[in-house]
Amino acid sequence: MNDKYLRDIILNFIIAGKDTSANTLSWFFYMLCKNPLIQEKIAEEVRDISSREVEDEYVDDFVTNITEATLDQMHYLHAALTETLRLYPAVPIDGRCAMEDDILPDGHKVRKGDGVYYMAYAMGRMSKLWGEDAHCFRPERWLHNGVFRPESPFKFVAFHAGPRICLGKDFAYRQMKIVSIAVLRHFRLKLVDDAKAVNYRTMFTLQMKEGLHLYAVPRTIM
Ligand code: HEM
Repeated sequence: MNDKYLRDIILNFIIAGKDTSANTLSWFFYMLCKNPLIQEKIAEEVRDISSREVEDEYVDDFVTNITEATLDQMHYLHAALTETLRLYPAVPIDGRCAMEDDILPDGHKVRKGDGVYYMAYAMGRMSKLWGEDAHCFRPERWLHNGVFRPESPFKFVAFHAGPRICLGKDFAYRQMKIVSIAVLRHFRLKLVDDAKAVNYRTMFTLQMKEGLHLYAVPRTIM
């Protein structure tokens, strides 16, 4: 390993890991504002689990004391983040170029040089895949007896699938869970203008057009 190799790895992690996780958190907080009961359910899970282990008054101490075991117990939060990625996949379209003539599993022929794309955004909203309520934000669809149950990565494609599946998937969940726990333990989120439509910007990653404008109200004064 030399400095250039190390630089490229670090750059790769920053490019692959920054906007993806940040955008997902924006969509996640947006979904929580649109679904206040779900927001409260997550806040309750955060309170239940964290109060057993960490009772720190200060956000910094609170975050420092979040353990791996705490994160592993947050099944509802994990489900809600996954549900966000189903509806708002950070990489909405992805694809590959065929290196040689090939036949896809469903019989489609591709020729060397052909581009093959899949739309994670559309797939996450297909009733054929997710049922009639595909358009609803429902974290419960990922839970069985309160425990998170993953779907095949070929159905839930937000992290891609196969040998080139996202390398940072577990890291991303950990990072997003820590931020969510810290925010929801201390604040209740509310949109500045509930009637204002939020849309996406067509980019390589699924950015929120004009950003997310919300109030973070301290839970102690509610
Ligand atoms: C919500 C967060 C994330 C999502 C939705 C996501 C999604 C994806 C997707 C769809 C790919 C496949 C891209 C392609 O090959 O065409 C990918 C690859 C990759 N991701 Fe992520 N990612 C996330 C966070 C992260 C983080 C935090 C890191 C690193 C710290 C990371 C590192 C990587 C790397 C290194 C690859 C390339 C893997 C390979 O080609 O073998 N990702 N990610």
